[in-house]
Amino acid sequence: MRRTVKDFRNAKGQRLVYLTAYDYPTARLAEAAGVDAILVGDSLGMVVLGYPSTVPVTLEEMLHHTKAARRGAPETFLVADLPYLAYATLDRALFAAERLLKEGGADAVKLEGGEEVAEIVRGLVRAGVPVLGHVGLTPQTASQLGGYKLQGRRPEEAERILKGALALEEAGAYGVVLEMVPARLAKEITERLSVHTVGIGAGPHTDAQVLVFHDVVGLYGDFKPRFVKRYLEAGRLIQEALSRYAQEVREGVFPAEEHSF
Ligand SMILES: Nc1nc(=O)c2c([nH]1)NC[C@@H]1CN(c3ccc(C(=O)N[C@@H](CCC(=O)O)C(=O)O)cc3)CN21
Ligand SMILES: CC(C)C(=O)C(=O)O
Ligand SMILES: [Mg+2]
Repeated sequence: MRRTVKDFRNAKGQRLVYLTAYDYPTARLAEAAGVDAILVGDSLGMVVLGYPSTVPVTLEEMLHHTKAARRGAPETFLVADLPYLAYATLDRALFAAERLLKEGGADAVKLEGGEEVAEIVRGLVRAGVPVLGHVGLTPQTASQLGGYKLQGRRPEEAERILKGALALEEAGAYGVVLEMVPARLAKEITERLSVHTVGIGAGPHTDAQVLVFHDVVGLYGDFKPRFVKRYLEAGRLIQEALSRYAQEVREGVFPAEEHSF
């Protein structure tokens, strides 16, 4: 049975596993591996569409990938990112959430920001949309944060992130992603919140963890920031396999008799 947002609302202290998946085969693998939740992150813009950031990602692109991931993982709780500027007003946020939940089959949406988006979160939640918050490094507005850098090192910055997380909880978010913040700050926020925290580059004290699938298996070039652990060198393995395929075709080794009719 697919988990519901109620299970996640009550997930404080559980070590839940979130993993991104943007397509049918990956979502199938994630579900078979028993991850607790799939995130169709707007990181898909960088990882599978080749954009330089998550900024260009459209709602149509999010929908396309959300539908595919849902078909691959019908039994797994699925969160879809609202893309940049799709929640600039409550009307727009409701429109985007409606499409991702009804057409995409998502169980919840995620959006970036703290106090400045709390009223949007409140409006979504009031309308019945489960919302996951996201503070710390917020990639959609990374240019305003000086790039993809650790956030919350300075005390006043840490205070702003903590306040943001508390505002999201108060507005009804069922959980909050903490991205690229010091482990001590993530620990404090996790202790202060009654909803679960989901860490990425946030140390070991968050309730849950999330990583990008392609980072976990080594499929996004050489990208390996400190917070990533690679469990597989899939990029290398695939490239070697493709080289052998090309070589065998060129040498007339493949197809062989066993592949022929
Ligand atoms: N493949 C992928 N994985 C991600 O985790 C991810 C994306 N794409 N795209 C959207 C955002 C961007 N993210 C990023 C991108 C780069 C760094 C990075 O370069 N970090 C370095 C430097 C840290 C610093 O200078 O403070 C690191 O070692 O963590 C971190 C997060 C996280 N998200
Ligand atoms: C990195 C996670 C939290 C995300 O927002 C994404 O994959 O887009
Ligand atoms: Mg995202």
